[in-house]
Amino acid sequence: SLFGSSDDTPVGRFKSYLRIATVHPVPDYKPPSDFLLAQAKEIGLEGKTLEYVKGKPVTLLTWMGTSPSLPSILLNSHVDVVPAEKDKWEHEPFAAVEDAEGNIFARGSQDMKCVGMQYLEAIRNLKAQGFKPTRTIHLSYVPDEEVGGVDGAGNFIASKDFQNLNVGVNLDEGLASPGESYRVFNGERSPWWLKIKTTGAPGHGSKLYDDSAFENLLKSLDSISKYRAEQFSLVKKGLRAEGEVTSINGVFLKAGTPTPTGFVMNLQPSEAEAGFDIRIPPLGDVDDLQRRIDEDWAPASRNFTYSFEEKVYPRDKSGRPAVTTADDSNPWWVLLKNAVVKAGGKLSKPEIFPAATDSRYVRQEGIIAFGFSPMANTPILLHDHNEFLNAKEYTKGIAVYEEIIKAYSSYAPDVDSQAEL
Ligand SMILES: CSCC[C@H](NC(C)=O)C(=O)O
Ligand SMILES: [Zn+2]
Ligand SMILES: [Zn+2]
Repeated sequence: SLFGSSDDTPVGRFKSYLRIATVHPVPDYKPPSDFLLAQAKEIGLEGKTLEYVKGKPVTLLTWMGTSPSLPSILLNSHVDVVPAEKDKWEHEPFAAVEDAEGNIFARGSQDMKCVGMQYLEAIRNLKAQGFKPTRTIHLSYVPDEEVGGVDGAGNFIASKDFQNLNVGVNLDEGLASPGESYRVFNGERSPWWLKIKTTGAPGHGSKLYDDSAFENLLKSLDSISKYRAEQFSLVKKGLRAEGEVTSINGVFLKAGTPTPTGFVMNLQPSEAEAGFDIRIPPLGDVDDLQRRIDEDWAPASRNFTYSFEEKVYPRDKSGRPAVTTADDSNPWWVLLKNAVVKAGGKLSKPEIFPAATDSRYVRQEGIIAFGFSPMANTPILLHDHNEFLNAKEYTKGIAVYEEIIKAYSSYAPDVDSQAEL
C-alpha cells in the first residue's frame, strides 16, 4: 500500500503508523497526517488539517452524529514521539518488529500511537457493524506533545475551530499497567520549573564568612530537601499516591570558576544557581508553595532571584481545581467504567497523572477529560528502551474503544437535563 506495508490488518496498520518516524527534535508531520487522512478516507470519515504553526498540522477527523447539536466527543492523541537510542534497543526503534510472543517493538508503541490507531480501528469496526453515533465524534492528531504541546494541543484548544467543535468530553493518553486492570487518570500534576540564583561576595577558599553565594544556595537546598522528604514520606507510608503529593527534584546546579581541567579549588564563587522540576497536584496548595519559594528557597534576604521556565496553574479558568469528577455523579465516568467492563476489562481507581499531558489544556477549559491508554499486562516503557506493546493487548484495546465510543456517542439524556453535558 501507500505506506510500505502490505499487511492491511489492524495490527498491520498499527505497524505502518509506527514506521512513520515522527521523532523529535525535528519530526516531519506531513507523512503521518497524509497517512491518517488516507485512513479516514478509507473508513469514511471527514478529514482536514488545521495548521496554527507552519509545518505542525493538527489532523482532525470527524464522524458526524445524528444529533450534531449535542456536545461532541473528542478523542485526542499526539503523533510525535521522543527519540530512541537505537544501539540500546534489541530491534530497530522504527521498524515495528514483532517477536515470537507478538510483542511489537517501536518508539511510540505505548506513547501513544497505539491509542491513535485504536480509535480509528474501533470506528472502522463500528462502521462495519452499521452503528450510527448520536453525538459527533472528533479525532484530533496533534503535534509537539513531547515538547510541551504549546504549538500543538495548546494552539488547537485555544482556537475558534476548537470552540466550534463544542466538545463535551475528551479522552487522551494514560499509562500502561503491569497488572490486569487498566489505569485511568482524571487530573494531572502541574509543572513549575523553577530556576533560583543567588550572589555573594567572592573570597578565598580558606575563609569562613557569611552570605557567600554557595552558602546561600546550600541553605535553600537544605530547606528544599526537607520539604521533598516530607512529601516523599507520605508516598512511602502509603498515605498518598504519587500524583497526590508535590514533588520537587533538582535538575541542574551551576557554580564555580572553571579552569581548563576543572574548577578553581580555593575561590568561593560569587554566583550559584540551581533548577528544579516541581509538580503540584490539582488540589495542591499553590499559595503555600509560592510562599516557600519567596521565603525559604529563594528569598531576597539571601540575595536570590528566581524565574520559571514553566508555571502551570493547577486550576481551570473558573478557579476550580483542573480535575475531572470521577464518581457516579459524572455520567461520563459511569459510561467509561461500564464500557470497559462490557469489553471484558477492569478499571483501576482514578489517579492523578504525575506528569503533564495535553489533557491539561482541555481541563483548563473546564471540559471533562480522562487519560486512558488501554494497555494491561504491559510493563511501563514509555520513553524507555525497547518500548513495546503486545499485538493481543493492542487488539483488546480496540474492543475497549468500540464499547466506549458506542456508549459515549449514544449518550443523550433528556434535553432539559443535559445542558451541562
Ligand atoms: C510542560 S510540558 C512537559 C510535558 C511532559 N510530559 C510528559 C508526559 O512527560 C512532562 O510532564 O514533563
Ligand atoms: Zn504521550
Ligand atoms: Zn511521552
